[in-house]
Amino acid sequence: MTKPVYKRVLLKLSGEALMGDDAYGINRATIERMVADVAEVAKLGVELAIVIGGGNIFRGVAPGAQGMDRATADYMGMLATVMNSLALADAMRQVGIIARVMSAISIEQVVEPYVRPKALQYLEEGKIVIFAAGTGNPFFTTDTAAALRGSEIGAQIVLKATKVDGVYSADPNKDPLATRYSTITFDEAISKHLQVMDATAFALCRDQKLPIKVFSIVKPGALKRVILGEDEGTLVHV
Ligand SMILES: Nc1ncnc2c1ncn2[C@@H]1O[C@H](COP(=O)(O)OP(=O)(O)O)[C@@H](O)[C@H]1O
Ligand SMILES: O=c1ccn([C@@H]2O[C@H](COP(=O)(O)OP(=O)(O)O)[C@@H](O)[C@H]2O)c(=O)[nH]1
Repeated sequence: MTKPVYKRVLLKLSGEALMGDDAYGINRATIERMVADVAEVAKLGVELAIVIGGGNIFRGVAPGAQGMDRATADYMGMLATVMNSLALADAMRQVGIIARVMSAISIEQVVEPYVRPKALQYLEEGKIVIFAAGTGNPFFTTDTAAALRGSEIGAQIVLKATKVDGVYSADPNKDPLATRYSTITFDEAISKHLQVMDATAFALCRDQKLPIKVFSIVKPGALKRVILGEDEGTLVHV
């Protein structure tokens, strides 16, 4: 079975995962491995849009941001996602993949602004679109940005590539007895307050009937297995 089960997907890449084993920042080997995974599925002809987080950079500045106004800190977080997006697009360029970064906040000398029809055009042309700066609003997360952009571009699924290999009954990093769901409904995930994604992202996807697949960004080949419809991670559905 080598045919993708999706035509267009929104891939959410963890910002925090980008730092690899470092304390913060972008780990070169990690970003190259992520790009190799993405290249493999792009070759299958899947239209890929990506939202990347910013936790890896924000960690490095967090001590200095203590006591800071929340909205200001969030704008810093959004700028961190712009840096990650640029790094990701450049790492893609180095392996011959054409990517376009579009930002939700306007910094036109650096990246082009998000314009939905333009994003759709890039996807149809087979380019990878990287959505930077989250939703452009403080008090949101890049998971919510993934839900929003995924809905806007008519993605068939949101793929959340994160540090854990699925949705668990409790945070597996804190509770060793937590068990993994192979599927779970949005209502269950929300009512059980499962923290793997924020409730805003879950609610938006539920309302748009946009399923989410949560899987490991660390496990080799996991993204490809998800794209091929193989048993991997946790499906969150209506
Ligand atoms: N019920 C749960 N199932 C899985 N992971 C959970 C759960 N509750 C909390 N988590 C935590 O959520 C984290 C993933 O979410 P998040 O911090 O938003 O990561 P990302 O960097 O991918 O955005 C996991 O590393 C895990 O520790
Ligand atoms: O629409 C958005 C998206 C992100 N952020 C900020 O950017 C940070 C980085 O994003 P996130 O934590 O989602 O990244 P990840 O967990 O994937 O590293 C967040 O903490 C927020 O401070 C925001 O304010 N609005």
